[in-house]
Order: sequence, then structure tokens, then C-alpha cells
Amino acid sequence: MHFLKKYIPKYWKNFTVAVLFLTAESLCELALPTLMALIIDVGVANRDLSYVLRMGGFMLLITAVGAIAASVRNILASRVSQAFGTELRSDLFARIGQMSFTSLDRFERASLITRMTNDVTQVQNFINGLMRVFVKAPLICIGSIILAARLDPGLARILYIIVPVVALFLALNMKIGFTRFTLVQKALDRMNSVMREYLSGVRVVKAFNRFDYEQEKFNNANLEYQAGSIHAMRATSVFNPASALTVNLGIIAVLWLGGLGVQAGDQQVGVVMAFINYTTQILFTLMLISMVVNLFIRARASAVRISEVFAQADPMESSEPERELKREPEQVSEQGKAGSLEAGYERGRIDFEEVSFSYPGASGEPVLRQISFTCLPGQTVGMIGSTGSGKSTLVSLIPRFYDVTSGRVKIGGVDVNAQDPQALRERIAIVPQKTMLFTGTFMENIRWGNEKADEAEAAHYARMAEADGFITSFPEGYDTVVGQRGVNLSGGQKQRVSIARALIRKPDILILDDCTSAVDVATEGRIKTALKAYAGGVTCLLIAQRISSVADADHIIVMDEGAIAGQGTHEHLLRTCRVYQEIYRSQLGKEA
Ligand SMILES: Nc1ncnc2c1ncn2[C@@H]1O[C@H](COP(=O)(O)OP(=O)(O)OP(=O)(O)O)[C@@H](O)[C@H]1O
Repeated sequence: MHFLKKYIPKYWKNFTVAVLFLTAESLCELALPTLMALIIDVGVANRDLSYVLRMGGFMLLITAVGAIAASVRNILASRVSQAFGTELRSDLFARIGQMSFTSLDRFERASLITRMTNDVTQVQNFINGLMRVFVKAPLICIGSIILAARLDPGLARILYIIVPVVALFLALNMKIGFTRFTLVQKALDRMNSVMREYLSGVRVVKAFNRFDYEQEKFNNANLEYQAGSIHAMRATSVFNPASALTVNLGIIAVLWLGGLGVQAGDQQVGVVMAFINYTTQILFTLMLISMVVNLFIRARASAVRISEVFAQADPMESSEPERELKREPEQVSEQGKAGSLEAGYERGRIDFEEVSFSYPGASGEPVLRQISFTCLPGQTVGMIGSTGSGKSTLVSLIPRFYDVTSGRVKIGGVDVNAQDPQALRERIAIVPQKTMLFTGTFMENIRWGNEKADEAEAAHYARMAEADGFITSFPEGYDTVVGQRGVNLSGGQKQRVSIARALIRKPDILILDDCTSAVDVATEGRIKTALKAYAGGVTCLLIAQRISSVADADHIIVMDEGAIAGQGTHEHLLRTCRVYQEIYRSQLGKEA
């Protein structure tokens, strides 16, 4: 839970001020029973009305001071806990944003949402609770014991018994509650996960009429959450009544022994009443502690889950920083020469050298085996192969979404492991296989790729991606709001908007991962012609299912079961590559 340390310097001052007001509030509360004992034993016993009024007025004043201190403390407590919660959520969001795919894959997406929301709230509630009992509880508890002992050392022995017993109950409560509340948070994760999956697949669920099945899945997760919560509550519920019972037994003992003392004339009524007040205050404080202990148990379970996100070691963070843009010229030409006829610095050049890759945590055969190829700047390289042959995985190594298991991926002649992932990605634009648009207008979605680009540029690239036609057919044109994930668009329309979003980035390397699969052949042809004009010095990697999509590429790579089955031009592959011939035959129905 080291992550909490970061917030201490920022909030300790307000926290301390809140605690000071809390101390004032506690001192006021502590003084009241003694004042009351004086009113009864001195004022009432001696029928001294002016003493009663004076002390009564003093009690009122002290109560008012206590109330003001409590209000200020409440305001400060809310301010500190809310500000802390907001900052923690924001830091978590930033941390998740920095995570590599390797780290992200370790967490369920729904679990990350629960951690950012519910878990942060639990910690925030605890901090708030802490400012209600921190200092106050021990102060009132110890102060009550001392003041009660001063009033009557004999009766105080009862307190020496009940306080440790109640403290033991609190400790047990904490120990038993922690594991159970951790399980409750996990059950909440599962429930969120079912909900999230349902919402993202709602069309499929409706198309297959499987709502009942999904409903049952949700109900099961919901019941599991309920059972977990009940189990946790049940396991810890015994401790509060047990504490109350212990204290009440103590009060009975005080009444009994005090009553005997009063009867025998050794004891004053006011003292017995003050003693009972102090005992009740102790009970109240211990209850308060118990409430905060419960908050603490949940907060601790939540803080552990939050710290897992912060502690997620990211292999990419530990690698060397970017240095390729500042390389010495001699070094550049040497690296540039390797495997290339052209020397010098080539930002769009891609080299794969004997690359093998397995997804972190996955067992079995590597997804990619001994991949070697080179894309020269400005080349259009097609990539084709059966489904699951590793095409998307291969291109995900270029922006360093994952680190290779062995071999080297070089961009611009420099190993990607020696480059800062963020700077590297600045130079690459990807149109992913699964199109993703964000809530906002067409214009916002396209300019999302490059904030600096103006509206005319956005329209220019939309035309290039064959998106301008259908965008302008909407009454509000580029200002039409695209629903969440582009829900109000067809698959092909979404693909074209995401192509425009990539083009506006003006990258050194453009990766198009099967992004015209939902576009008709004629439109695809026009996009490709436009891309040729656009490409210039841009290296374009084009993954496709249709051979016609890659046939005119400068170079084609054929993937088969994680390895390269052949590479070269269309004609060369038709002559030499069996896998390519098979794809060609299956698609065109003619012999190669
Ligand atoms: N995040 C992941 N974790 C573990 N394995 C994965 C992951 N993503 C893909 N795989 C596996 O890697 C292999 C290659 O998948 P990949 O998506 O790269 O293939 P592809 O050639 O792009 O397929 P398609 O043409 O269907 O998109 C598959 O066997 C797949 O199961």
C-alpha cells in the first residue's frame, strides 16, 4: 500500500486541522459528565440554584463549542476525503493509461472499473471515517477511564475488565472480516464483468434470443455477490452486539456496586451517574471504532486491489529510453545498411529479425516463429494468411504493444526495445481490425487522430478514405454525433472513418489491419488508389483476407500458422508459394 504515501504530504495539513477540531470536540464531550456530577452533588445536593444555573450555562457553552468544532471537522473531513478520492481515481486512470498490453491483459477490464470506482470509494470512506474517530476515540476512551478512575478508583476496575474484552472483539472483527470482504469485492468484479459483456454484446444476445441465459448469468453473479456480502456481514455481525453486551454488563455492574455504595452512604449519586455516562461514552467510542474498523477492513481489501494496479510492473517502463532520434550519423548508416541497400536514417523502415513471440502467460507453441522481413520506407507491404495465423499479432509488435520473446523488431533501423513506446507510437497509425469510434461528432472522431489538424484537413482525409460522401449525406454532416462505439453506423462506414482518423495522423508507418473487410470492392479500390497518392514516403502495411486487396503491393508476406510461408511479389508468390496458391485458388477458383 505504498501508493498511499504519495498523498500524505498533500493532505496531512488539512487532516491535522480536522483532527485538532476533533480533539476540541472530544475534550468538550469529556468535560460534560464531570460537570453534571458537580451540578448534582454540589448544586442540587446543597439546593444552590445559582451554582446549578452557572454550571448549566457552562455546560451549554461547552456543548456549543463542541458542536462548532464538530461542524468544522465534518466540512474538513469531507473536503479531504473527496479531494483524495478524486486524485486517486485520476492517478489510477493515468496508471491504467500507461500500462502495456501485457499488463492490461492481467486484469479483467471490469475489475479495473471496480477498482477505479468502488474500491476508491471504500478507501475514501475510510479516510473520512478516520477523521471522525482518529484521536477522538482513544482520547475519549482513555480520558473517560482516567476521569472515571479519579471519581471512583474502585468502580474503575470494571472498566479495566470491559475495555480489553471489547478491544479483543474489535481485533477479531478485523481479522475475520478482511478475507471475507476481499471476496465480496471479487464477486462485485464478476457481476460487473457479466454486465459489461452483456452491454458490449447486446446485439448478439438479442439476435440469438439469449437474454434469458444472460439474465441467469447476471442473477448468478448477483446472488454470489449477495451471498458473499451476507457471509461477510454474518461473520462480523456478532462482534458489535457482543461489544455492546459487554459494556452493558459493565454498566449494570456500575449501577449495582454504585447503588450499594450510595445506600451505604459511601458514594454520591452524581458520581455514579457521571460514571455511567463515562462508561456509555466508552461504549459509544468503541462502537465508533468498530464502525471505522469495518470501514478499514473493506478499505484495506480495496487498497490492496488498488495497489496491485499501481504495482503492476511494466516491462516496457524498465527498458532504455528513446535514443534513436539522436543517434550519431555513423551509427545510423551502419544500422541502416544492415539488410538494406539504402544507407541512412529511414523513419518508416521496418525490420523483423528472427522474431518469435508468445503471449505472456500463454502456454504451447509460440504464436509467431522466426519471422524475418524488411519493409522499406514508402513501400506498401501486403500481408495475407489464414485466420489465426498471427497477422494481427505480428503488427502489434511494431508499435510495441507487446515485447518480442526472441529476435528483434527494428523501426527506423533501431530496436523498438530501445525506443520510448510513446514516441514510437507517435510515428505509427493503426486502423485496427475491430473498429472503435468514440462518442462525439465525425469531425471530433477524425481529428482525434491529430488534434492539430484543422477541419479542412479532416474533410480532405475523409474524402481519401471514401467517408466524406456518407458523412455529408447526414443532415448535420461532420457535426453528426457518432453514438457510443459508432453504434449508429454500418461496419463499412465505421471502417472508413477510422481510416480517415489514421491518415490525418500523417505517420511514417501506416498499419491497416483488415480494415476494408466491410467495404465493397469498388470502394476499396478507390481507397487504395487514394492511399497510393497519400503514401509517398509512408510505409503501408496492409493486412487483408482478399488476395485482390494485396495483389498490387510492392511486397507480400504470406503467413501460415505463425510462420512466414513465403514472401515476394504477387507473381513470385503465385509461382513459388503453395499457401499463396491455395488462397488464390480458393478465392478466384482458378489454377495458379
Ligand atoms: N491477447 C491474446 N492472448 C493470447 N493469445 C492470443 C491473443 N490474441 C491472439 N491470440 C492468439 O494468437 C493467435 C494469432 O492470432 P491473430 O489475431 O494474430 O491472428 P490473425 O492472423 O490476425 O487472425 P485473423 O485473420 O482471424 O484476424 C491465435 O491463435 C490467437 O488465439
